[in-house]
Formats: sequence, C-alpha cells, structure tokens
Amino acid sequence: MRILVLGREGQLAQSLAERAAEFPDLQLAFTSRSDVDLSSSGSAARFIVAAKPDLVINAAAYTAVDRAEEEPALAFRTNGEGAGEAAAAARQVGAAIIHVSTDYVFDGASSSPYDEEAEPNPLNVYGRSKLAGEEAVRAANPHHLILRTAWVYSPFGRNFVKTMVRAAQDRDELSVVSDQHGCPTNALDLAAALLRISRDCEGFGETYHLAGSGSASWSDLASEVMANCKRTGLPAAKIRPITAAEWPTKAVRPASTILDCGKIERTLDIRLPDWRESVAATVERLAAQILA
Ligand SMILES: NC(=O)C1=CN([C@@H]2O[C@H](COP(=O)(O)OP(=O)(O)OC[C@H]3O[C@@H](n4cnc5c(N)ncnc54)[C@H](OP(=O)(O)O)[C@@H]3O)[C@@H](O)[C@H]2O)C=CC1
Ligand SMILES: Cc1cn([C@H]2C[C@H](O)[C@@H](COP(=O)(O)OP(=O)(O)O[C@H]3O[C@@H](C)C(=O)[C@@H](O)[C@H]3O)O2)c(=O)[nH]c1=O
Ligand SMILES: [Mg+2]
Repeated sequence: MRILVLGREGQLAQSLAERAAEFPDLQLAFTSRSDVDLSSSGSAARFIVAAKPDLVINAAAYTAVDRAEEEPALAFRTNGEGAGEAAAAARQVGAAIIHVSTDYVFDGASSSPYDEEAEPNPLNVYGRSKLAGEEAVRAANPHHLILRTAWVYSPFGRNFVKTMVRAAQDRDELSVVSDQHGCPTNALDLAAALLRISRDCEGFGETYHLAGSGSASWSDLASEVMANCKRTGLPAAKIRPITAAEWPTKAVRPASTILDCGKIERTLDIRLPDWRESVAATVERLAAQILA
C-alpha cells in the first residue's frame, strides 16, 4: 500500500517514518512544505492528484497555539481549508485520508472524559481551526478517519517534554500550571497505531479519540519528566505547581480535556501505553542523546 504523509519535519511525521520499519507492506512517502503547502490553495490537490497514493495521512498542521491568536487566517487556511482540500484530492484519486485532530476542540469545562459524541466548543483559534478541518474532511471524503489526540510529545521537534528537559539544564525550579488536565501522548505510540489502522484498512468513516492512557496536569507531566531526568542522569528541577491565571498566555487553554478512548479500544482493539511509561521511554532517549 502506498501512503502519502503530508508533513515531514513534524513530530508525528518523524514518528511515522521511524515506526514504518515495523510495517514492511506499507510504502511511505513524505511531503515537505515546498511539495505541499496547506496554506496555499491548490497545492495539496496538485501533489496528491499527481502522486495517486492509496492513502493520505495528514500530519501537517499549524500547531502554534498562542501564535494562532494573532494569525487566525493562516491557522484556518492551513488546518481548515487546507485539510479539506487534501481530503477532496484524496477522494478524486480514490484514496482514503487519515486526519489528525485535537482535544482542544473541547472547552474542557467537563471534568469527566470526552467521548466522540461530546459537543466540541473550542476556546481558542487553534481549536476552532482544527474543528473546521474535521468538518471539511468529513464533508470532502467519506473514506476519512479522524483521530483526535492530545498533548503530543516525542524525541522530535518541539514539545512540552523537551522544553522541560532543556529548562532543567538551566534552572533549579520551574513553575508549571497544575489546573489544566489532559492525556499526554507519545507521537511514536500514536504513529504505530496509525500504521496498524492503515495496514488493516479498518475503521474508516469514523472519528476516534486516541491518546496515552491515564491523565495528568501539565505539572504532573513536568514532575514525571523530572523523575526520569534524575533516573537517567540528566539535571532535574523542582516543579512548582501554579494556576493558569499565574501563567498568562495569548490563547485560552481548556481546563480538562481528558479523552475517553474506549471507542477505538472496543472497535479496533487499539490502546496506547500508560502515559508514564511512554514519558520514561522518551526521557531515556533524550538522555542518551544529551549525554552522548
Ligand atoms: N503537538 C500536539 O500537542 C498535538 C498535535 N495534534 C495534531 O497532531 C498533528 C501532528 O502534530 P505534530 O506532529 O505534533 O505537529 P508539529 O508542529 O510537530 O508538526 C507540524 C508540521 O506541519 C508543518 N506545517 C505547518 N504549516 C504547514 C503548511 N501550511 N503546509 C504544510 N505543512 C505545514 C510544519 O512545518 P514547519 O516545521 O515548517 O512549521 C510541521 O512540520 C497535527 O494535526 C496537530 O494538530 C493534536 C493534539 C496535540
Ligand atoms: C513552558 C511552560 C508552559 N507552561 C504551561 C502553559 C500551558 O498552560 C501548558 C502547556 O504549554 P504548551 O504551550 O507546551 O502546550 P500547548 O501548545 O497548549 O499544547 C497543545 O498543543 C496543541 C498543538 C494541541 O493540540 C494540544 O493537545 C496541546 O498539546 O503549560 C507552564 O506552566 N510552565 C512552563 O514553563
Ligand atoms: Mg505549543
């Protein structure tokens, strides 16, 4: 099966490239921004129609949550219309599309986990643009699979776990928000699940939640990172829990977007490892790089 992955440098794209070694029947090709620019009308369609893949995985997105507040048009072009154009082009060549979305489509006001039937109500531009993308993908191609994930980290690109590891090299204490809760997800775990879905051609026409098992606040996540820094010989900082009000940001972030991932476990038998296990594996890799 020939898979075209939109995005090459991002966390999920690099994770797909690594985990693809375990799926010899899948041939993956990756597009850079110069091949496909989702913010430029017609760009995705030209590339996809020429490449004629069996499946498109959209791993490209505008993910700068705070910056999106100042560039709403670009965020909507990329995450909304661009995603829809990719889905339409896939349909034109008879291909399915896997599209990745976010827990930030929810307002986080519910303390119980969000399942796929829960009503989205994004609080920020990024979340609204990603919701627009889900709607555009569903409308453009019936052979879609939308996967909402959350709090993605990995050894690649930019993410909260790497930020904490790096910050602890310079500072003894880090203040981290403790009143926002979610499901930390290792991009490598997510990538393996996406490739299994691709290989088995299962679950299309549906939306699923898939994130690391369990839940955490950002300060819980930071504390776990620090415990693993200590264990692996990296400098560790003390984590001081603060409220979101004490850490002002341009974008409002939802308070509790714990995802109920029961649907994908029941229907496709997919469950990601506990978030603590995957944080440990990631910090080990980062330590090996840093201490090498
Ligand atoms: N990161 C997270 O915490 C979460 C991410 N998601 C979703 O998961 C998916 C993958 O995220 P992740 O891998 O973490 O994201 P990254 O930010 O690591 O990677 C996104 C990639 O998209 C590229 N990109 C940005 N704008 C465009 C454009 N106009 N045209 C083409 N490519 C573009 C970026 O390129 P460049 O490097 O040049 O900017 C980057 O390579 C996204 O859909 C995201 O919304 C969902 C929940 C949580
Ligand atoms: C760096 C830092 C952040 N924070 C806070 C700010 C914020 O409330 C929280 C997380 O900050 P970040 O900017 O890393 O996270 P953010 O960019 O909001 O992460 C989101 O990204 C998008 C793409 C998604 O789809 C979401 O699922 C989610 O992962 O931690 C601290 O409290 N202390 C710190 O030192
Ligand atoms: Mg961010």
